Amino acid sequence: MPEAIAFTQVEKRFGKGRAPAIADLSFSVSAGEHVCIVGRTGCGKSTAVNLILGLAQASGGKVRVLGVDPLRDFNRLRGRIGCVFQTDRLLPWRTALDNVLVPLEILRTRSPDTEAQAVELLCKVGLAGHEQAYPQQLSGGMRQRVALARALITRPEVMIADEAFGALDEVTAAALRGDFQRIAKAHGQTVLQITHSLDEALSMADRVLVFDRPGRVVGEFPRAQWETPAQRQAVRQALRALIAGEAEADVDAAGVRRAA
Ligand SMILES: Nc1ncnc2c1ncn2[C@@H]1O[C@H](COP(=O)(O)OP(=O)(O)OP(=O)(O)O)[C@@H](O)[C@H]1O
Repeated sequence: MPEAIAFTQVEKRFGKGRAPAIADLSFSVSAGEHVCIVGRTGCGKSTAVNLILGLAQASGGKVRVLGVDPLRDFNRLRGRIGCVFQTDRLLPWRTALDNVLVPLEILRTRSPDTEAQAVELLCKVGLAGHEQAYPQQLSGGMRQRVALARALITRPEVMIADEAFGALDEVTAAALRGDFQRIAKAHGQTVLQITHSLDEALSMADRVLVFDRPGRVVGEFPRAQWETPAQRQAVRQALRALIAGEAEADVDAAGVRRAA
């Protein structure tokens, strides 16, 4: 499968002489794959997202998204990457429908046809009848659904979810995770998701990557490793150990923790 996202020995420093936020980061995400990244605070997850979005420049190494450099070839990726963050980032003075239409206005592709698609998308994310509501009239979960529809409106090939369900109560988060996954699969999208929830990662990902400071991969777990409840428990423990920064040597090459 072709790689939708590829990091090769990437380094990122915020200023000369400062410790790197990302040291030597190499990983890839295949087209159509759903990868979750977990890792303790400050290990460079959001910095990696900014590099993917072309919002920051790597200090070394190579970042490729859909085969191009996201910073140098920013225009070639317009509308091809959708993002959902922990906060909805909706414009409070615009209705739900008009918020969904923002990316189309930036791309200058707003038309009666695309407006009809926005209405359809709001329906798909469970907001039929709320098109004319303003953000302050909607619950947190509903606002995050608007943000999801806004991310999907350009039919992006890649979806980035950076703690997208982290601020919601568990029932709302579970419903939204289900819708997010269903829509991403139906659209054949590549998903890169950052989460602090191991259950979320294990329930949604095809593969889980563990980052540690400074920005590098210290564990990798394909779904085939957590098919049975016992395997899931073992992988969960291995993930917790890696995130807690316990010796990498305690976790074997398959990502499974060795008995002490
Ligand atoms: N704009 C910036 N200027 C200077 N340092 C930064 C900047 N952005 C991030 N950093 C530093 O880079 C490191 C990685 O930060 P980053 O936000 O990528 O981590 P994270 O894994 O996303 O953390 P969290 O899980 O808490 O969101 C941290 O030490 C942070 O202080």
